[in-house]
Amino acid sequence: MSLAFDLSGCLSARLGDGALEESQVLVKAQSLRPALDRLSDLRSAGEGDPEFLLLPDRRADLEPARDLAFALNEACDDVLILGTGGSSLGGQTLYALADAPLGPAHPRLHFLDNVDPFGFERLLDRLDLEHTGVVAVSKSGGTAETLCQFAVIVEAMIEALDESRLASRVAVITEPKDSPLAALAERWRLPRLDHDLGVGGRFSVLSVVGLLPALLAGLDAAAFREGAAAVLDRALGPEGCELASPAAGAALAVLAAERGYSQSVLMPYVDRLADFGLWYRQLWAESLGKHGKGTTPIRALGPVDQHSQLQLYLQGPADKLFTLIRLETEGEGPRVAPQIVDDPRLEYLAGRRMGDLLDAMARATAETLIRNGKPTRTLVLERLDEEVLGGLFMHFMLETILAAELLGVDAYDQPAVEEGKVLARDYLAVMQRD
Ligand SMILES: O=P(O)(O)OC[C@H]1O[C@H](O)[C@H](O)[C@@H](O)[C@@H]1O
Repeated sequence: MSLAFDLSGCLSARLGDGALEESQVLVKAQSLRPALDRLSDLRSAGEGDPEFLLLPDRRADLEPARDLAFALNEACDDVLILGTGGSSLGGQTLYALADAPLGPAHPRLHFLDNVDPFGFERLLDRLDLEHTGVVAVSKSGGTAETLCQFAVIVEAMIEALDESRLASRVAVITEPKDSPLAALAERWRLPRLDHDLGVGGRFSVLSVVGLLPALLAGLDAAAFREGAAAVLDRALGPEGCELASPAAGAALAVLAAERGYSQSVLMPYVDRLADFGLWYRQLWAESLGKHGKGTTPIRALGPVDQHSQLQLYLQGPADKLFTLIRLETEGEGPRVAPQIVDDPRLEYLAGRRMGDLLDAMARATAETLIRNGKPTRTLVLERLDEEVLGGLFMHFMLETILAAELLGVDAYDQPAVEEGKVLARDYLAVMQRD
């Protein structure tokens, strides 16, 4: 399995003089060879940081996750996944692959990654808590939103079930260290899966953080890792600096940023990749947005956003680098019956499949962007399954850490997010309590 990114739409061969030369991207990508070799040594050694690179070759950690998923599947029609940011976005993206609603074999998953009382209470009112499970996910074990959700749900579950049965419905994923969430789990002896200490939240999708929801949804957890391993093999191997590689993708993003392309638009023409765009947005923003550096990731979806954003993309500021992802959908999907569209103005739709229109739209938008001088790379997927999505995750995580290497920033911390949390606690401290 390899991901054939086509960068030609970002280079002078298609965009004309003044645009990036292929050789510039390749030379920059080649400058990452020492970093790739370092990562390859780490993987062979099977230990060290970044630990997320070791996940594709792991399997043992999936067994306790399988056991937990099995227990919750047996008892629950609905499972709430509490958590935010990196503790939620990966799971949401994986779940998009599941043929939801999944029927009796698998519970419906609800990802609660925000604290709006309106939506939260409305969902709670609809749930049968007797047949509802909860998984609270927090690497730090101290995120206010997740703890607030957890406290409210636990109280409701105790009322509905009885305290002694809490452990049969509620579990946590958090780091194996002392934290408020770990202490709560200890208090009710709740099942607990360890969040890998060396894996950052936004890099945790291939850990139990992402794969427990996948297992709950009946997806093949190992296949995600196999796809990621295949991408890793190629990215760290002799082809690691070729034009379709993560190293070249990182080089392109950094060279483009130096030329004023400060926004990075990811636009899948695949509804099941809509949440992937949100996952990418956190990954790219939080990993690179430091010391005044980094580019702004924008999540778009095609073709729907052609009807809201394309005007800006084509005739607004020339500051965007585009990545369009599509599946081969020609000849697929429901057919437009000619007798329904017998109006001569609709002749172009007669006998067409919905997938034909989607395919034409995706290709036309990419071509239009390139013809208008907008650097656009494309990726065509033959299929979208666990393996391919696993590969996509790994490609973009590698591209991100290699871009951080080129920019000279630390891809793994996010110090700036703490200030607002402290201020929020100050505001809470002076608020009236019930
Ligand atoms: O997993 P947690 O520790 O609860 O953190 C959840 C999220 O919140 C933090 O504020 C960071 O911005 C994210 O990188 C992180 O993924």
